[in-house]
Amino acid sequence: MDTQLIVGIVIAIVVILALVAGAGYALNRRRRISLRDEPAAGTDQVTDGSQRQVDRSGGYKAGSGFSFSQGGAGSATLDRPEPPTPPTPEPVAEPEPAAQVEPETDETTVVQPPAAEPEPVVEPEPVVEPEPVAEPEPVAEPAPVAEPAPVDTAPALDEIAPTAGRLSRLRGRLSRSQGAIGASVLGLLGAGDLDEDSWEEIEDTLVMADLGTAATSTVTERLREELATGKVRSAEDARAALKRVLVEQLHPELDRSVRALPHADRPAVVLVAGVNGVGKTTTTGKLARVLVADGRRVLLGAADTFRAAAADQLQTWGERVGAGIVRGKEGADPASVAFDAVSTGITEGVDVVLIDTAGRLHTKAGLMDELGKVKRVVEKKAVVDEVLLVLDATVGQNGLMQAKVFADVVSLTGVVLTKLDGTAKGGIVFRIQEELGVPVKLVGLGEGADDLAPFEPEAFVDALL
Ligand SMILES: Nc1nc2c(ncn2[C@@H]2O[C@H](COP(=O)(O)OP(=O)(O)OP(=O)(O)O)[C@@H](O)[C@H]2O)c(=O)[nH]1
Repeated sequence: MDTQLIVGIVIAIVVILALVAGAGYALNRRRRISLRDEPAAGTDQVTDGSQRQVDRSGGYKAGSGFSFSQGGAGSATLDRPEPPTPPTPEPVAEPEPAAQVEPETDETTVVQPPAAEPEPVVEPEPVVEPEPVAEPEPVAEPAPVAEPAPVDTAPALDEIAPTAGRLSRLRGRLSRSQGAIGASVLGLLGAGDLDEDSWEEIEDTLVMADLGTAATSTVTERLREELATGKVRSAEDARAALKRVLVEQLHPELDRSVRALPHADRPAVVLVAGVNGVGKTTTTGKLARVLVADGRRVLLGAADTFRAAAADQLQTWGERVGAGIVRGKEGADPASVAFDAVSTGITEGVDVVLIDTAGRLHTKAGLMDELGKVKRVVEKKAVVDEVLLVLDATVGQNGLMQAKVFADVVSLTGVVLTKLDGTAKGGIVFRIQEELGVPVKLVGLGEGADDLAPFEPEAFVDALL
């Protein structure tokens, strides 16, 4: 074989290989699920070089039943017209001296989400100088590579249930509370003229449903007014009057948006707190799913270093939706893990960092102080936009006591009420808002990954009646 022929064959093989590699890379890219928002016209870029969409929608996202907003710079307090109770006391803990709160960076690990793995940089094939080939022989075996094997081994991501209309879809889950408030009070109201015994019975029913004495008195008083107008003549009217009164009591004017939208130069930071077993980790995971479904890039911070399995549990939630996680060694300083999570979130240009804190007992003063420290340390890096207190609806009065202790340590901006599916005491929602002066923003209605719903007073009362 002469040299020219050999050179010709070599060039042909190189060209074919280059084409095959190019086609494989393109196919591989197409198979990846990208959680990063494509920069659209009119969106901003963060300054660290990574591209991120900065929300300019004013907080509302069409098509999602959840409402997200951007935290006000320098403030994480609620913007509410008239809190129903006196404001919660100022945090009493002294600010930590800076020397004690330096992050222990080597204590934490960043686990990237499967879909956010850095793209393999494919070196461009060396350009082969097109030598003049006299007679390019037809290549005998054109190396037919039909299907380049996908190199992406990322696990399949979960499909997330639609976020719109969740509370209505999950209304059946409130059936236990339905009987308690709806059936009996409506039965009495619909019976016509009410004597004092009937009014007492209504009060008892509301107290039993955990409305608390203050809300019960107001509701009964308002119902008496409604009936006194003489306009309540049918069961239908009675239902409408009860609905009006209950919705009023839930203060529909309160801002219930979750402050999870990014700022121009940093992610939103959401702290999730509560005693052990109330559903903090589960709620953090469920919230991550909603945010991912809404097109946000989420980073989880496993600041629950108290319970080893909590970080694993959170990591699993993250892997299922493609959210990264920053976790620490068991027993690591939770404040340090939280700090590292926020630093990583800023560097990576994510939209929101969700920090799951340890489920500490509210009676352990030292541990409660630790939560205050987590917030103060994080705030050296970025403002905490949202402090969500997770409360278990099934524990009733006890939950309220816990809530008050938390409110003394960190100023709460919202409540997540979990396990409403497992109680007949849905009335606790009224009481929490009344006594804490903080809106219930989200409710947990089951153990399923998508059983988290935004709290909407009208839909909630509808579900009760
Ligand atoms: N029925 C029901 N169960 C829930 C709900 N939310 C959470 N759970 C369950 O409550 C249990 C505790 O949840 P976790 O998320 O581990 O609670 P935690 O507060 O993080 O607990 P610690 O890490 O120990 O502090 C789990 O079995 C959850 O599935 C809910 O809305 N309804």
